[in-house]
Amino acid sequence: MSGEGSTPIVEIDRLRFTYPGIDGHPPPGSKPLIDEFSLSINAGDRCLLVGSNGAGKTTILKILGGKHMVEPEMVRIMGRSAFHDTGLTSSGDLCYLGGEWRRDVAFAGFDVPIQMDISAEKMISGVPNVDPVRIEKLIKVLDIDLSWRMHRASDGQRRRVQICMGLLKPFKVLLLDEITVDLDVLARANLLAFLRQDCEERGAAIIYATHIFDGLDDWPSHVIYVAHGRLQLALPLEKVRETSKLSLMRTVESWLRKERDEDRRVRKERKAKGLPEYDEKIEGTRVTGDPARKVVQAVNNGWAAGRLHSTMAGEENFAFSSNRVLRQ
Ligand SMILES: Nc1ncnc2c1ncn2[C@@H]1O[C@H](COP(=O)(O)OP(=O)(O)OP(=O)(O)O)[C@@H](O)[C@H]1O
Repeated sequence: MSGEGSTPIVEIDRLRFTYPGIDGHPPPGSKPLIDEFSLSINAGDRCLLVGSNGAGKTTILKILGGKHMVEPEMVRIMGRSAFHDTGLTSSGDLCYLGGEWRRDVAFAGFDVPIQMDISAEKMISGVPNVDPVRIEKLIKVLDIDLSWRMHRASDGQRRRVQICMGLLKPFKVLLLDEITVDLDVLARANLLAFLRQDCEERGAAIIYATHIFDGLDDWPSHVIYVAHGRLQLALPLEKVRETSKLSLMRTVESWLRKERDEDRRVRKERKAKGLPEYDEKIEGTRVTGDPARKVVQAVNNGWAAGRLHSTMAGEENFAFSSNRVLRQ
């Protein structure tokens, strides 16, 4: 969403990604989950990332957050490779708050469970080198009682402490994967207002994936719509409004409805032709060629090994979209 003359803070150029199979490589013949995805985001943009369950939002955010490896030129954050340049995340310039982060939180350099017997104060003060004014502001915005014991706190209270810790460093690019689920209406509204102000004052950029549209009608500067791992739309909010008189939620709902109807139509056509309704899924556990990869039969379709657990065989390792797994 780059305007003329401005340098994008996030640049995605023909991004392509496939989750690895059991042998750490993309299953041979598999179709990329994310494909031909190009987008530029400027400092100060607040982008809402929308799409149906399984569209690829979490995967895209994780790639941008440097959690999955892709070719360095496919994703540039402040001109640097998100995966290869670890200084981006360690400095706090690039910050990802999402699924895994909901369970554990980096505390004083270690990953500690968020439910251990420790006070909110200790958790928050364990983050080194942060501006005391920012700490105070976040504690106020999230209405945190520093005496909360994390193992006895409610889900929402715990979440507030997590969010506070995640936002202590003044990020330049913030990737949010639905983190407000447990927050009450007031905490969510205050957080959204804080993020908006933070973006405007410091010229930071936010990409926020969510299905919860309460209080979001005026929040984003841009809306990004993803379906089946492909970019469908990336528009400034006012352009979205020009195309639809509906609320943002109803507008997105209409996009998703259209997408679903189109999917159903395609499946029906395939069925009528005697073809399987769904594309054949390539078994993630299938290994072809030499397991040591001296003989490689698979074509590397843009993927390269990343910081993730590979998909393993077995029922307990079924891969679902992040919502289905984490948002019970
Ligand atoms: N670790 C994994 N290994 C293999 N495939 C995966 C893995 N994680 C996700 N997927 C696949 O990627 C697809 C996209 O998942 P992703 O979590 O990115 O979707 P999403 O748009 O964030 O969905 P939701 O709205 O439900 O959170 C899923 O349908 C799933 O099949």
